[in-house]
Amino acid sequence: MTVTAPTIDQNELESLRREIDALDREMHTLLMRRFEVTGRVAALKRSQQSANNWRPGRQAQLLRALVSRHNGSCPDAALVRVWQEIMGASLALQGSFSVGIFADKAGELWNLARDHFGSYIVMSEQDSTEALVGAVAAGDLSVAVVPAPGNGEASPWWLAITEQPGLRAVARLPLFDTPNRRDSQGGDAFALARLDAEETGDDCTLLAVLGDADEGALLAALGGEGRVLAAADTQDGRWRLVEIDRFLSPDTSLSLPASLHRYCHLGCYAAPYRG
Ligand SMILES: C=C(O[C@@H]1C=C(C(=O)O)C=C[C@H]1O)C(=O)O
Repeated sequence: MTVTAPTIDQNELESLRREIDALDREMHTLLMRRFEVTGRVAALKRSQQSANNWRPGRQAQLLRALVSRHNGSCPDAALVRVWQEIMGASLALQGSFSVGIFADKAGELWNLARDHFGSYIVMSEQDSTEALVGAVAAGDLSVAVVPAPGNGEASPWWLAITEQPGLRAVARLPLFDTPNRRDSQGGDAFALARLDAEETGDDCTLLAVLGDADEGALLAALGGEGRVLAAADTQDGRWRLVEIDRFLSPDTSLSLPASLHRYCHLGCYAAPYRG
């Protein structure tokens, strides 16, 4: 028995394709207009001599707004990816912008950075987080993408940035997770830059805290929901890296119990999208 494929209405197909072509032209016209406007933003910023034009908080707000008004069958991940490309290219056109990425074995951080900044940004790899921190502090890189820390690292980047005033964690990647990540179990990263904290309405704060208090007492002293991401024993004692689930301005002064001797504010950033 021969099976014949159902016939489709060729005329209707042609007409739908013409509709798509017309929509593409409209979308393209809007895209060119958007770049014309970001070009004007760039011209304004040039007169301000800003060293780093990236606004990670504004980008996160823009993406959240898009996702929350989104409807229909285009997947959120595809929508976000398109806008990340657009915003990355706008940023690249605003002046020199370069991202240095820690070279992990699987290349996962490179993928995270490219998803976040788009394919037009200048990216390079280095196999030392120390070198990356030094390069951003010296202004040789705009951003360093470093791995989410683990315990017992020889020279953790989060302790290195306690010595670098002005250098902060400004984004956590991925901001929006994508379904086809190579390693969905790990591979989270932080973006470090010399930028001021921007409040977005749903933020996290990263603190390094010195002292022996147990984890529960430590989190309670910081007055909120949070988690210890890593610990490191140094000559000064035990440092813990804590992420708390709210925006804590770098100017806030926390009063900590005696078991905690010192803390450093390491940055605020948009909370990864929780869906
Ligand atoms: C255009 C700007 O600069 C960058 C590009 C953005 C965009 O294309 O929407 C948003 C934030 C910035 O990272 C801006 O400052 O608004």
